[in-house]
Parts: sequence; C-alpha cells; structure tokens
Amino acid sequence: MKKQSVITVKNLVKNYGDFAAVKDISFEVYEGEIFGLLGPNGAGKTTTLEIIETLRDKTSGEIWVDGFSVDTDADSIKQRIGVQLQAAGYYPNLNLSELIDLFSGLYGITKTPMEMLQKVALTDKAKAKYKQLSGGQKQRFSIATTLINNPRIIFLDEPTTGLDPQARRNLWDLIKEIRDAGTTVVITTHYMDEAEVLCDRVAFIDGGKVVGIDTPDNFIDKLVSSGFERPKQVKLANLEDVFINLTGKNWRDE
Ligand SMILES: Nc1ncnc2c1ncn2[C@@H]1O[C@H](COP(=O)(O)OP(=O)(O)OP(=O)(O)O)[C@@H](O)[C@H]1O
Repeated sequence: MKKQSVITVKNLVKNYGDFAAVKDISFEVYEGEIFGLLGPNGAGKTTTLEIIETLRDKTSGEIWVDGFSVDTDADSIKQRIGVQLQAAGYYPNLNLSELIDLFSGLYGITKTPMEMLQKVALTDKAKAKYKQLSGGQKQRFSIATTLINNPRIIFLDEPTTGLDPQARRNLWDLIKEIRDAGTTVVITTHYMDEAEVLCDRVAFIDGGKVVGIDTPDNFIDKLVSSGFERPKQVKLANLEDVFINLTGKNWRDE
C-alpha cells in the first residue's frame, strides 16, 4: 500500500543574509509515522522545522502540510499541527491545569485539563507551577500542550536533551503512544540511539543538506552489507542498560 504523505518539502532553501542554513532540502513525511530529522548542531534542523510550522519564512522552495501550502494556507496549517512552546510561554503564576484551560481557550475548544495531564502521567502535578517541575516533567507537560487542539501532526525539537536515562526512555514510550493513537510525529535529535529506537524513518541532515533518508534498519542493513564492520566486538549491553537494570525504569522525577 502506498504511504500517504502528510508533509512534503520540496527544494527548501533558507539563507540568513549571506549564510545558507538550508540548501535545497526535499523530503516527505508519511501519515502515522515518527519521522526524525537527525544531524549535528547547526545542521539546519530547527530552521527546517520552524519553516514547516509556519513560524519562519523560507527563502525559496515549496512546502505542503496536510495538503495546505505554507505560502497560502498558513492558518489552516496552524490549526492542524501541535508545536512545543518555549518555556517563556508558560505564564509563571498559573498552574498546569490553568495553563491547559488557557491554551484550550486560545484554540477555542474545551479540554478537560485532567484528561490532558493523564496522557502524560502528570495528574498529580495539576496544581503545580511549570517552574516547579523536573526536566522530564516539563517535557511531558509541553508535549501535552501540543495535543490540545487534536493535531494531525506534532513537532518536537530535541525533546529529550538533558534528561536522565529513565526520563528519556519513558518519553520515547510516550511519543510512541502518541503515534499509535494516530498522530504523526516529527522530531529533531542529535542522539543516534534515540533515533534508532524511536523513529520509523530518519533524514540525516548535514551542513543544510539531506544526506540520506530511510528507516533505521535499512540504513544499518545497507551499511553492514557493504562490508562495514565495527572495529570491536559489539557488547550485548551498555552502561546505560546496566544503570536502568539497577535503578528501574519508573519515572524518577516525581
Ligand atoms: N536567525 C538566524 N540568523 C542567522 N543565522 C542563523 C539564525 N538561526 C540559525 N542560524 C544559523 O543557521 C544554522 C542552522 O541552525 P539551526 O538552528 O537550524 O540548526 P540545528 O540543526 O537545529 O542545530 P542545533 O542542534 O544546534 O539546534 C546555524 O549555523 C545557525 O547558526
């Protein structure tokens, strides 16, 4: 069955003055997948994401999101996507429950805060302020806010940066649950292990260009069948596995 495309990026270019941050990028995101934009710092991931989100102007190229062009239908796109807010957007005097009420109101819809908080295991923090949350809780709350308008697609920009191993793994499970419930997820990361376990397909971006797009398994199989061998025998577990085994997999940030 042919996969349905929900995002099409065609020949995207973004220049900041003389500097070309994005150089002729093209890719598609399929409905219902977790799609990863991978690359080192400065590769152009955030710039690409913000242009798709209609938050930043492009220099040239074409983009469609759920059938709408960023050039002519930015408002329709905004209604269909969920974007993580920067921390500064969370009014300091409101608690989590009040913030969800506020954001629902801005979207013109009614959402029960407890229902949203339950999706991200934060019901016991309903009366807490954002600044009182741990790093993992903050990420979960901001993911909850992306879901308020029942979006078709959510965008997560490096959602696990700075989190401990338990919080990261649990956030991966949460993101997979969101995909399994029918929402397409676009994520940026520079953690390759994260992309390998989380993403259905990845695009590697380097120096403002796409240097490869495929599933993690296909990428690895192709590399291995080309004769590539790791210099050392791969260990069957790593130190992070040992740590998780010793300390358990529960949320540690409650
Ligand atoms: N507003 C801006 N003005 C000028 N240059 C910018 C601007 N925003 C980003 N850049 C530059 O564009 C390049 C791509 O930045 P971008 O933030 O998209 O990269 P990234 O892949 O998301 O990296 P990171 O992982 O560090 O966030 C970088 O060299 C950055 O310095």
